[in-house]
Amino acid sequence: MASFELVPGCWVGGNCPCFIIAEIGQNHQGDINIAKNMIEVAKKCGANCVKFQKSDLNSRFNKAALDRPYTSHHSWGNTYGQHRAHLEFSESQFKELKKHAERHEIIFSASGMDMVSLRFLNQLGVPFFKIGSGDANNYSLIQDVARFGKPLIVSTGMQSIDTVQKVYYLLKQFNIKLGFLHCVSAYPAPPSDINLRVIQSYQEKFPDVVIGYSGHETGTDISIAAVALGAKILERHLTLDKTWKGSDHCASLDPEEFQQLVSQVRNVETALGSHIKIVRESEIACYRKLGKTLVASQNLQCGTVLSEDMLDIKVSEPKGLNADQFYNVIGHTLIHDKEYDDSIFEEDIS
Ligand SMILES: CC(=O)N[C@H](C=O)[C@@H](O)[C@H](O)[C@H](O)COP(=O)(O)O
Ligand SMILES: C=C(OP(=O)(O)O)C(=O)O
Repeated sequence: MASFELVPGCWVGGNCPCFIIAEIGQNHQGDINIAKNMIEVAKKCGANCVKFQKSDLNSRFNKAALDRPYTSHHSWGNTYGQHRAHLEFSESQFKELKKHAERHEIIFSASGMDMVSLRFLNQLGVPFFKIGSGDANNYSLIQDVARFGKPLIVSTGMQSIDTVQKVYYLLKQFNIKLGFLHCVSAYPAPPSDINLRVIQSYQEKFPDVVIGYSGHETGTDISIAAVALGAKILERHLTLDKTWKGSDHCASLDPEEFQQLVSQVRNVETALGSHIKIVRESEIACYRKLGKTLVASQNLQCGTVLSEDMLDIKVSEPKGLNADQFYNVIGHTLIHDKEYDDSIFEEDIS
């Protein structure tokens, strides 16, 4: 399974723990103090990374898209442009946020939604780039980002497998560290649309890519299942309050849920363990109490040649030969007398 060093000292993929990204996105309401608080909350929840979104509005949207009325109750302005401008942090605010994350010892990155933003993020020194689903078919932007030479995580919501495959072959030429996130871009995503098995398809089709999941469903269960299926990067939106204005809050996790997600992921990873089936130390107490062993099903005399009807398998005291020895002892001679229900030991058999 693919693995690489995403950030100095922090590996992803292979047998490494799942890299958990707290997507702050635009859930900061355009308020830098909320954003800083969210960085601290993400750290407390155990996330490995905080992620923001950066747009240069005139590069990302055309004029008509910026001018279109945005009357949703989630809107921060009359037009989509005004709405987005409210949610956008300036370059100096981004520098402040990155410093804040560094102070709180959590990895900082952002998805750049256009080349102007991505160039800025490169200068800012983000350790890896995230391409959001809206740009997963934007081959020219993806190539330009790849030229920066840093690890690249591409989310694949709203895309067909053909597009994802094209992105894969395109990026193969750049010899960069690569992650793909399965994603369904609906807020919240209905479980029936999520098709977590796509994670397995990606693992098969792109063996040299670290595969993860960017979830927009409610709750933590589906993301946990994604990890059980092998997602090695997990991104979820964090919110301080699901009832706040904004399209993403309802598909986000509040701090309590996020903390729970992290601990559930770590627990599931521990439980996934190894492929090797052995009896564990922790099972011995139960075996001693309820494990079944061989007993005589009737009074038996020394010299009896054992047949199936002479033996029973019971929870017995003291423990004799294991139940799995039943067929091995048939046909062997008993060398001690046994009464009904007596345990049969190895030393009772010739
Ligand atoms: C695809 C994509 O970029 N999705 C992002 C990441 O998940 C979202 O945060 C959007 O920016 C958000 O849902 C937009 O909502 P509105 O349009 O209400 O600001
Ligand atoms: C849109 C983004 O991500 P995703 O497609 O994973 O939701 C993003 O990172 O900005």
